[in-house]
Amino acid sequence: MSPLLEVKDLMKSYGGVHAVRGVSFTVAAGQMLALIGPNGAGKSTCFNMLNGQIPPDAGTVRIEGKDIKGLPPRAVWRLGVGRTFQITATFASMTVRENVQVALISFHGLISRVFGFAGAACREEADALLALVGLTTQAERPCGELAYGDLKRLELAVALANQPRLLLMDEPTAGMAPRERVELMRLTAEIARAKGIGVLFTEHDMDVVFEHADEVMVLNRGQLIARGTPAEVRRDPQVRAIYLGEGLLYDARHREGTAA
Ligand SMILES: Nc1ncnc2c1ncn2[C@@H]1O[C@H](COP(=O)(O)OP(=O)(O)OP(=O)(O)O)[C@@H](O)[C@H]1O
Repeated sequence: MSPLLEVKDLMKSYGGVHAVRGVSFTVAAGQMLALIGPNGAGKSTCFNMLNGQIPPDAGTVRIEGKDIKGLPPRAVWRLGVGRTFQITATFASMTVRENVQVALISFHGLISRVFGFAGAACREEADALLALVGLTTQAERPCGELAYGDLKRLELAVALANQPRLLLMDEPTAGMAPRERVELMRLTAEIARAKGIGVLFTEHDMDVVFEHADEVMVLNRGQLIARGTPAEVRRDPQVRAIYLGEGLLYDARHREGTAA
């Protein structure tokens, strides 16, 4: 059986900058896989090639065996690749439920029939998604009033409306308080495992990575230098060298309760 996502020898340069150099990896259904690396390592460039936003110079991206070469982001989204961004993208003037309804209406191909019946369309389905992400009590509120953590939950519900097989999350916890981060990622992991969704996420917060990723990949200067369980990656000498002084080593000692 093909993996959910299979990336082979992906390359992208901007002028003389080799942003991504020969990156290959797979993501399995239900897996939480973190992609980490210092600023400028190539994480965003990788993500943008996975959902068809930018074409690779070379290499292939396959979703459940299907090559996405030449497909625009919308077609890749139709193949079941959802994405959440560092900055939440919701319609501030609409209610929480309406945001999810719009995503569902789009997914079900009902956009052309929206006018006149939007209030009822996909409402039960929207409520089921809101319950899943813990936003039932917020459903009637305008999005502009929501706390940031709740906006991120809403964004997750909107991404789930597309019934993604693979979810790309670009720094999902950026801008959130530490407790909210843990809660959002715990919720994401629960949903991913229950629904068999593969989740690939970038993240600068190492606590989030080590707590919630099944496996971690490390990108440095456009190349993957490590992949393994959080414990394996924490022990990797190359990774330790890259992250020296960025808190990784402290976190590892702290969690494992061992002396340096
Ligand atoms: N559109 C672009 N034009 C020119 N150079 C680019 C472009 N996008 C990215 N780069 C360069 O490619 C390299 C990789 O950038 P990328 O944004 O993918 O890294 P990143 O790991 O996501 O960084 P960060 O953690 O800071 O978001 C960097 O050197 C960056 O300056």
